[in-house]
Amino acid sequence: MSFVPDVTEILARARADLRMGVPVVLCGEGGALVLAAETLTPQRLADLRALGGEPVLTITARRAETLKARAYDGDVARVKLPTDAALGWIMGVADPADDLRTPMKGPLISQREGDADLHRLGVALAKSAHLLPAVVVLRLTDPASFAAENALTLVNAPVAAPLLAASPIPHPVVSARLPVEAHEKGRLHIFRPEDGGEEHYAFEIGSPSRDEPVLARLHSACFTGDVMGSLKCDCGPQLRGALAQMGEEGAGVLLYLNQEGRGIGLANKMRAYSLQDQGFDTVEANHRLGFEDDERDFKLGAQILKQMGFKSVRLLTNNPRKIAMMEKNGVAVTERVPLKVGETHHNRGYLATKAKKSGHLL
Ligand SMILES: Nc1nc2c(ncn2[C@@H]2O[C@H](COP(=O)(O)OP(=O)(O)OP(=O)(O)O)[C@@H](O)[C@H]2O)c(=O)[nH]1
Ligand SMILES: [Zn+2]
Repeated sequence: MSFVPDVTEILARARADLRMGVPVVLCGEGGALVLAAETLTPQRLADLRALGGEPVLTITARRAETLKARAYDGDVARVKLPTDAALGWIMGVADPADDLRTPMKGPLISQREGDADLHRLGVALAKSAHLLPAVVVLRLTDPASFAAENALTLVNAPVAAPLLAASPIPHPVVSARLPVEAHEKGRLHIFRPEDGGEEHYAFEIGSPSRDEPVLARLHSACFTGDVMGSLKCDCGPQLRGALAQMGEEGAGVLLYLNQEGRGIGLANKMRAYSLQDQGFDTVEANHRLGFEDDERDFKLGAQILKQMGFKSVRLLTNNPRKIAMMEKNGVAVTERVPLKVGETHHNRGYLATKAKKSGHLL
């Protein structure tokens, strides 16, 4: 028996550390001290400088593209930190909020030599902590001792990287009866992922047979649309429309996946909204922030449905990626049920961009 946390547990700690501004140590091909740009403080930056060496600011290739910085490492770029760079410089590179007001950040010099694997893991950790995807990284020669001396979380990168990229398995926790407006016979099931991440919900209406295709919806959380009634997207009407249709048919299952902002988290989604107010569309805004158009893990939906015993679905969606993911992960889609509700003059452009750039069906 051992009380020593395993890599999954250590990753959960590392995420929490980065969100709190606490550095984490990565070891693998060498070692690295990693701090999230978003939660970096002047004091921690001064402490980092005092260690000597040549810290870099690692950003995604998406963000590098906006900043015209060279990304020699494929999906990430290691930007050298100028010796006089203060916190404002770091945030200027990491956060696009002021790109238009102060367009010249550079010239940014990217590092070419050496291995970028630890940097890549640092960025992936920041993303999974729903922070801006930018980390300050300093090479360490003896990462294990440094972590021990400073009581920092030590992550074994070669073992952790594939785990972070894999879909964490969601396990059922509890379910209870929940009558709703759409139907009196409702049941809410809670699923908890193995990686300590946010829980996801499945709302079952009626008693759908496990042997026939069930009317199903994979809904990604949208606080602004689902709760606030935002006119910028169609999420709220889609959520209520899907529930209403399941209620009318007397059976269905709606998965409410906590993948706010297509997986980037609500704070980053609001950053994207600010950029949209500057004239960028939903896809461009994600890219300027350093994210892909869609960072969601759709596999999750298929895993939950299978755990509930469903083998096939009639899927309420306009997103062909959701259909492909279901099929790939062992849930047959016998029919796509279009879900066209909630178009307003505010979201017309957003829906058109999704159709044009993200392949959504009209
Ligand atoms: N990053 C970002 N996320 C957004 C924006 N507008 C809405 N979202 C998020 O996009 C997701 C919408 O998800 P879904 O309702 O599953 O929609 P979908 O992928 O368009 O697919 P279907 O509705 O099934 O056709 C939610 O997580 C919202 O929070 C935006 O402008 N930027
Ligand atoms: Zn929405």
